[in-house]
Amino acid sequence: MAVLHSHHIHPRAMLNRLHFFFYSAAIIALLHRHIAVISLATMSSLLLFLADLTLAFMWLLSQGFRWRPILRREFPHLLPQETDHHLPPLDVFICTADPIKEPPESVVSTALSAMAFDYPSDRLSVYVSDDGCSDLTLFSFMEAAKFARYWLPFCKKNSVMERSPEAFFENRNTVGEAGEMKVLFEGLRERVKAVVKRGYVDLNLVDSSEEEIFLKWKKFTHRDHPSHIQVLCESTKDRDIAGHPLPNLIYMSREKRPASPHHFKAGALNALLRVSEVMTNAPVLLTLDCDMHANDPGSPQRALCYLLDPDLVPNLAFVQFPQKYQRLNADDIYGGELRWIFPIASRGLDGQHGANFVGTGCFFSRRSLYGPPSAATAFYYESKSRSFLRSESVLQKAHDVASCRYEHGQDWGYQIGFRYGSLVEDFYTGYQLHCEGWRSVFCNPDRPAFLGAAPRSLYDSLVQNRRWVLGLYEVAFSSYCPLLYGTRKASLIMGLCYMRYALWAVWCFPITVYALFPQLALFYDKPLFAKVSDPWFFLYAYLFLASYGQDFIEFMEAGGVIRRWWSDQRMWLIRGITSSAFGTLDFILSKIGASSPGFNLTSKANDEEVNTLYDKGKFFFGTSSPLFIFMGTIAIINLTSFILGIVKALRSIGALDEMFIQLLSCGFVVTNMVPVYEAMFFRNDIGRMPRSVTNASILFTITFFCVGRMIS
Ligand SMILES: O=c1ccn([C@@H]2O[C@H](COP(=O)(O)OP(=O)(O)O[C@H]3O[C@H](CO)[C@@H](O)[C@H](O)[C@H]3O)[C@@H](O)[C@H]2O)c(=O)[nH]1
Ligand SMILES: [Mn+2]
Repeated sequence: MAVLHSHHIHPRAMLNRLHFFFYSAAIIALLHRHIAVISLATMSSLLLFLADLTLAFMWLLSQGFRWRPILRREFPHLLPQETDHHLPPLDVFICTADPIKEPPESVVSTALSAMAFDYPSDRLSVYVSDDGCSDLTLFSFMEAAKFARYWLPFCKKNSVMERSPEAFFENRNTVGEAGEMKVLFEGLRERVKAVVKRGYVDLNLVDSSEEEIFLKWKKFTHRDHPSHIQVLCESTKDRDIAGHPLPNLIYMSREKRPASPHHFKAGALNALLRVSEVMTNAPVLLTLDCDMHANDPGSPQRALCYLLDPDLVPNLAFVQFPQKYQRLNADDIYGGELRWIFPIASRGLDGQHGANFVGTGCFFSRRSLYGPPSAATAFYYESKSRSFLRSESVLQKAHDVASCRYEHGQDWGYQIGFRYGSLVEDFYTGYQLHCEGWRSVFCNPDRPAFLGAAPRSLYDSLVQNRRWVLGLYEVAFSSYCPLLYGTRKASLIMGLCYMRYALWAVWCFPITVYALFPQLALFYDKPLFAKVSDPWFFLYAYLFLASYGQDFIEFMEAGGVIRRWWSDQRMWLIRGITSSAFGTLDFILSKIGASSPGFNLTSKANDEEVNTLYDKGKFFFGTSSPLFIFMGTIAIINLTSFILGIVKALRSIGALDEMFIQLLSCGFVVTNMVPVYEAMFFRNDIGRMPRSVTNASILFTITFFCVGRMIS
C-alpha cells in the first residue's frame, strides 16, 4: 500500500526544551526568594506564595505539550478509489438533545452534510440520537430524508464542497439549479420552524402511513418513554432522484426512565454504538455533535489514511479532527476558537500517544471501544449492511439494545463504550483508551473538516466552561487520577498532560489572588514585590514576559491574529474569576452531596439581539448572574487601586519604584476589564451589565477594602 501519511517534529520543539531549562531555573529562584522572606509574611504575601506555587505546578504539568509536538500530512488521493470497493463501511453518530436549544432545522443540516460525504452510499449510515425524544425532531428528519433525495445528487454532480445546506445557502446568491435547491430547502426550514413554533406535529402535515408514528408519541413524555427507532432511508431500497442509492438514515431515541441514570451524551453514544452494531456494524465510526457539520466531503478518506495503515491498525483507536468554528467575530471576543487546545495542545499530545478525544469530528475504530488493543482481536466484525434494516427482527433487536434495562449489570460505560462518570465524557473516554494502550492521531488539514458554532453570549460561554470544569475535576479526583494512574498506564508525559487538562480550573486560585491582593496592598501602601531598582525585579519581569511571550508566539504560529490573542488571554482571566471559580465550587458541592451534576446544553438558538451585539464585537452580559458579580467586584477593586496608585506615584517617585509591580498588575487587569466597565457604566443596550450586578459589585468592593484593612 502507498504511504498515506507523513509527519515531522515541530521545528520549535528544541527551543521549547531550551526555554524549559531557563524558565525552570527562574521558577526555582522565585520560590527560593519566597521562602527566604516568608518570616516577614503577611496574609497577602503568603497567598502570593501559594499562588506562585500553583502556577509553577501547572506550568510543570503543561511542559509535556511542548516537548515533542508533531505536524502531520495525509495523502488521501493515494487511497484505493471508491469503485475498488476497498473503503470500509462507516457509521456516523449525531447527537441532539433538545429541539428548542438545538433547532432541528440546523441539526438536519449536520446530518445532511454527513450523508453527502463522498463515500459509497451502500457503506455509509447516519444515525441520529435524539435525547429529547421529540416528535419535532423526528418530523424534521423525515423532511430531511425527502430533501436528501435532491440534495445529495446535486452536491455530487456539482462537486459542492460545503454540503451542509444551511452553510451552503448562507450568504450565497443562488441561480439555476442551486436556486431550485434553495427553494426546496427553504420549504423544509419553514415547515420545521412552523412545527417547532407550534410545539407539536399536526397530523395533516404527514402521510397517512406516518400518522401512526406520531400518534404513538402522544403517550410519551421526553423523560419517560420506551426506545424508539425509525429507519428513514435504507440504502438497499431508497434511491435519490438520479436513481442512486441513498445512505442509511436512522433516527433513534433511546429508552428513558426517571429511575435509570441516562449518563447524558455518553449514554446516547453507547446506545448508538449498540443499535448500529445490530443494524450495520461498520468498523469505522464518526461522532458528530449536532452543532458541527462536515465542511469537507473527503474527510472520511483523510481519516482512513491512518485507520487503514497496517502499521497503525493494531493500536489506533481514533483520528481526531480539531473543532473549528464559523461566524466568530473579528476579535473572537469570547476566545471561542480555543486555539490553545486546537492545535497547540493537540499537536503536543500527538507527539506522545495521541491527541485527546473532543467529542465531535472524531473517527473511531469500532473495536477500540470494546476493550484494550490486546483483547481487540477477539472483536468480531461482520458488516451487516446487506440485511434489511426495516425488517421486524432487526428492529426488534435494535429497540432492545436501546433500552435502559440492557445496560444493567454490564460493563457499558465502565470497561466498554464511551465512559460514564464525568460530564466531559469525551475527555474521560479518550483518556481511558490511552491508558488501555490505544493510540490516536490528530488530523488538522488546511480546509477545516468540520465547522461548528461557538457560544455568542458571555453567559453561554461561561456556563459551557463551567460544565467542562466540573467534568474535568471529576476525572482529576476519580480513582483514575491522571497523575497517579495515567502516568503509570499511559506514559509519564501523557499522565502529566491529562492532569494539566483535568486541573484546568485550578488557575482560578492564582488569578484571584493576583487580582485582589496586590491591589489591596497598593490601596494600603504595603509593598509586596521587589522594587524596580532591586535586581530581583528582573526575575519577575522575565517570568511574566517569557511566559506571555511564549503563549503569544505559539498562538500566532498556530495561525492566530493579534487581536484574537488579546481576547484569548482576556478570556483566560475572565474564566479564571468566573466559570473556573464557580466550577470549582460546583465540584466541591457535588462531592459533599449538596448538588448533583447535570449536563446544561449550550444554547444554539439564534437570538437576534445577541447576534447583533456579537457581530459588533460587544460583550453580552444581560443576566444578573452571580458569575458576573465576582467579576464586576474584581473589576472595580482594580480600577480603584489603580487610580489611587497613579495618584500616589505622581506625588512621589519613590512610591513608583516600590509599587511598580503592583501598579502594573492593576493596570493589566484594568486594561483587560475595559469591556466590563463599558458594560457597567456606559452602555444602555440589552446586553449591558444589569444594574443590580453593578451595585452589588460596588458594595462588595467597599466591603473588601474595609475587611482587607485587617489582613493586608
Ligand atoms: O444528555 C445529553 C446532553 C448532550 N447531548 C449532546 O451532546 C452534544 C454536546 O453538547 P453541547 O451542549 O453542544 O456541549 P458543548 O460544550 O458545546 O460540547 C463540548 O463538550 C462536550 C462535553 O461536555 C462534548 O461532548 C462535546 O463534543 C464538545 O463539543 C450535543 O450534540 C448534544 O445534543 C446528548 O446527546 N445528550
Ligand atoms: Mn457544542
